[in-house]
Amino acid sequence: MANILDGLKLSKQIKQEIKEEVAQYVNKSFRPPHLSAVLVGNNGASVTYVDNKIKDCHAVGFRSSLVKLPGNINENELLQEIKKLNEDKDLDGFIVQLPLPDHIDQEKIIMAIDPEKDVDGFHPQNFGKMALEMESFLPATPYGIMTMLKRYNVPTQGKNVVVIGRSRIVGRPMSILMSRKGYPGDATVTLTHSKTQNLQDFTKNADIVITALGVPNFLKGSMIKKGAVIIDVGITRIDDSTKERGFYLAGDVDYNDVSEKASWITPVPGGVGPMTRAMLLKNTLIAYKKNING
Ligand SMILES: NC(=O)C1=CN([C@@H]2O[C@H](COP(=O)(O)OP(=O)(O)OC[C@H]3O[C@@H](n4cnc5c(N)ncnc54)[C@H](OP(=O)(O)O)[C@@H]3O)[C@@H](O)[C@H]2O)C=CC1
Ligand SMILES: Nc1nc(=O)c2c([nH]1)NC[C@@H]1CN(c3ccc(C(=O)N[C@@H](CCC(=O)O)C(=O)O)cc3)C=[N+]21
Ligand SMILES: [Mg+2]
Repeated sequence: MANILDGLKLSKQIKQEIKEEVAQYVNKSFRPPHLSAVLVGNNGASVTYVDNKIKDCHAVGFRSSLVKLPGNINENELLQEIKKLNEDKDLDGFIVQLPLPDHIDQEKIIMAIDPEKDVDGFHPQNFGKMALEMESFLPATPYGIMTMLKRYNVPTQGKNVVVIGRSRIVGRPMSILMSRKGYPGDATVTLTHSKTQNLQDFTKNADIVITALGVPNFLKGSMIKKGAVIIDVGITRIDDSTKERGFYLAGDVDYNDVSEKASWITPVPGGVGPMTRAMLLKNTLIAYKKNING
């Protein structure tokens, strides 16, 4: 049976470290770090994530604010809101929760965010710096996975890594980070997607498989090599009236099947998700320190 990469436990540890660091600044009479989230509309999953981010902020001593906007807001109005956040001297970082409604050009919105406040690391300036191995804000989910690999001492040098999914927020940045020099990185990376042919030929040869496609139970034990490390990013809400919340969360990995063959595996929930949240706080702390220290 595979060992568990316990993202929930690790995220608590990281939040504790952040909390202690914040307390040191506040004890020296500095203002606390401040993170803001922009939420357009009321998509159920998005509301949950944003609410959780606010709770996380309070837990570590950050100030937080929520900019809640109606789903029918137009692009210019949203750009005005972003301008205000960019200019707010007391705000260290903010995120615009994705996906945005279809009538809004996501690209335009991301481009409007001040790269120094872009704690999601989605702005092309940060994304480009990441690809060039320069210092930048790293997207929280891939950053969380890198941190998890590091803290659990999972070897990555020279390993075959297969990433499934090429989104700008998870798959693509993940593939870039694992291909960068140093640890965790120095891997031989294959980025796969819906047009990939014979995916199994790649996954069966992988030492590390990172699934970020959003298809429940997609990865089966038969698709992996014995002893592989499995990182499950996928989170899909499955309606289930017997559950308290009316749904349960499913990863992209057939957990029971795969965990018999894997050496390490992330659970869903309790794996990558909590790490994502912890790394958003980490990025905000980095932005804060730059502001405080000038
Ligand atoms: N745990 C966490 O912190 C986070 C979890 N998530 C979850 O991760 C999952 C992925 O999210 P996101 O990256 O935004 O997803 P997207 O829907 O933006 O991208 C999905 C990717 O998977 C590829 N894909 C879809 N079906 C297949 C298939 N059958 N075989 C191979 N590739 C396929 C798509 O290919 P193509 O490009 O050709 O369309 C695309 O590149 C979702 O479940 C999401 O909820 C997301 C963010 C954070
Ligand atoms: N601008 C932007 N930045 C994001 O980082 C971003 C986004 N938009 N849009 C949506 C995705 C998704 N995402 C998750 C964050 C936390 C959990 C998480 O905490 N998951 C818990 C479970 C949470 C629950 O119980 O619902 C877990 O896996 O254990 C999941 C998914 C961030 N995203
Ligand atoms: Mg998870």
